Amino acid sequence: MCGIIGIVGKSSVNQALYDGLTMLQHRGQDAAGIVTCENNRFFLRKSNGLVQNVFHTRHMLDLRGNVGIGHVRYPTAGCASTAEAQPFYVNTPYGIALAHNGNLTNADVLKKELFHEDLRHINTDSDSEVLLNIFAHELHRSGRFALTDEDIFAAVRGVHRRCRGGYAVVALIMGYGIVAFRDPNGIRPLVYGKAETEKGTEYMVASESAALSVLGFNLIRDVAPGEAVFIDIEGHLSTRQCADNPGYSPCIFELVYMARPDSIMDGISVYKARLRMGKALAKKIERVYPDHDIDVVIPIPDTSRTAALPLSYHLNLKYREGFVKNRYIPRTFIMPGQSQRKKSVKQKLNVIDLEFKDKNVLLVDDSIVRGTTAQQIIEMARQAGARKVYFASAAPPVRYPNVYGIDMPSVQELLAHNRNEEQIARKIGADWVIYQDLEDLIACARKGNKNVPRFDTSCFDGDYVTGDVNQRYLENLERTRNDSAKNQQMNKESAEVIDLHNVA
Ligand SMILES: O=P(O)(O)OC[C@H]1O[C@H](OP(=O)(O)OP(=O)(O)O)[C@H](O)[C@@H]1O
Ligand SMILES: NC(=O)CC[C@H](N)C(=O)O
Ligand SMILES: [Mg+2]
Repeated sequence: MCGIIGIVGKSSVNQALYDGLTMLQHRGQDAAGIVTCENNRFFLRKSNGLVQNVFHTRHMLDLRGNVGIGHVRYPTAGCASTAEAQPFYVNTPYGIALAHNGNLTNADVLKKELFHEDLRHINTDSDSEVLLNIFAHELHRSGRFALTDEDIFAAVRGVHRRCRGGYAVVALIMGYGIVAFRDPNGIRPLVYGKAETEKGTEYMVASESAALSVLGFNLIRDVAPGEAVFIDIEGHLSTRQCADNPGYSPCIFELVYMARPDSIMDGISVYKARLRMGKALAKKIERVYPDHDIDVVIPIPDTSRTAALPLSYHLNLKYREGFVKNRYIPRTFIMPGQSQRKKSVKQKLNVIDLEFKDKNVLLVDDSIVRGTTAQQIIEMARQAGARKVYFASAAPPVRYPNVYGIDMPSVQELLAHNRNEEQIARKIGADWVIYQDLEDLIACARKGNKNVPRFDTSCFDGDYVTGDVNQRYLENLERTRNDSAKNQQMNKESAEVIDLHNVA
């Protein structure tokens, strides 16, 4: 998952983009980048690392202008080289910089098409560079020196016709403004808002509404699936539906884990959805284990805390913070390699022994994906003297790869693949394990907005909303993006950035 942001302001936007990216840091920790423009020049700074490490004062001073876009990256395609950090840039037509959250499922085909038919060279393995060049090519079709809003919307229409998968995009077109759009199924999130200043109205687009509110922007609404929003450099906004048959199936994993609880996504409060997940899971525990002997409910920080509290309340059990999180260690699941993920769980979470000693504890997490966290946490709970350790997941078992922007490409790495609950419990060392039912999870999400007809639940049920994901695609993904393939790639990748001048 990545985070994207774009601002058309009335004064310098560098600091606001930086602050907005820190609000989206939980969506991508591997790389960060900002592009601004002023006087027909782009200014770019991007590199690997957290936002606070990528941008120093000298970079900030160089990021000049009232218009800009930004990105935090968590790779789902290509490699982790700085060459694939975003935004990406092409010089023709007009000069375009683009940032993308999501994953294209037909990137390989498009890359060939771009080379053979559109005569465009793609220099990395990133699907986002492909997306940028598709957009650029479609924009080029207008063949006009002076672009109109309609030309921009026509280019987005062209992107929808050619691209498959999940994508929320923000692009800066030199001399014109910012266009932001969302894939025709609305898999990846995107919102926009405005702020009134003494100098006039400023607009902002971002992956999550929390970034807007912190910067003083008021949320206007979500960008609709297939829709594009264009804000010209003067600050005029126009919107257009650019997909022929838009659907509406936002990714349910955003509500489970990815998004901040203080964000509103597709009209759904992430926080309230998680509270409902906790209550629904408590009801399932009552049904399945009416005579349980749980003494205390303990969340696994951070994300599960919102669900664990109503869960304990509903079961009339004590809620205790048995793990203390080191706030300086970032999220584990979105780290690049298994050894790093494994090491980080121990560094990140430490036990308060007295909450475990001689107790039957129910540990609650928002989800179990590879089982890295569960396995180690259960071991720690036992070492701290727990008598029995039960484990509850506020999401159903993750049994299928995600292909739309969350990096879980290898089915073999998923704990629940080919295992039932008993086998999972044995594998992670729990006395029993319980998962949320998928229909309950969907009900928890839908309660927030009845107008969302369907959610992308592919990692739980293998039903891919874009309809183009077949066994061959998944096998190829497994081969190219399992952990050891990624490790090999990391060892040989070069850090060269071949695009416009990057502020060093
Ligand atoms: O089964 P796994 O492969 O370990 O993945 C699932 C775990 O990873 C995430 O936590 P993470 O540490 O990334 O973030 P958090 O602090 O927001 O909970 C998630 O909340 C689970 O705890
Ligand atoms: N997680 C994401 O949204 C990743 C965006 C893009 N596919 C990349 O790998 O850079
Ligand atoms: Mg967690």
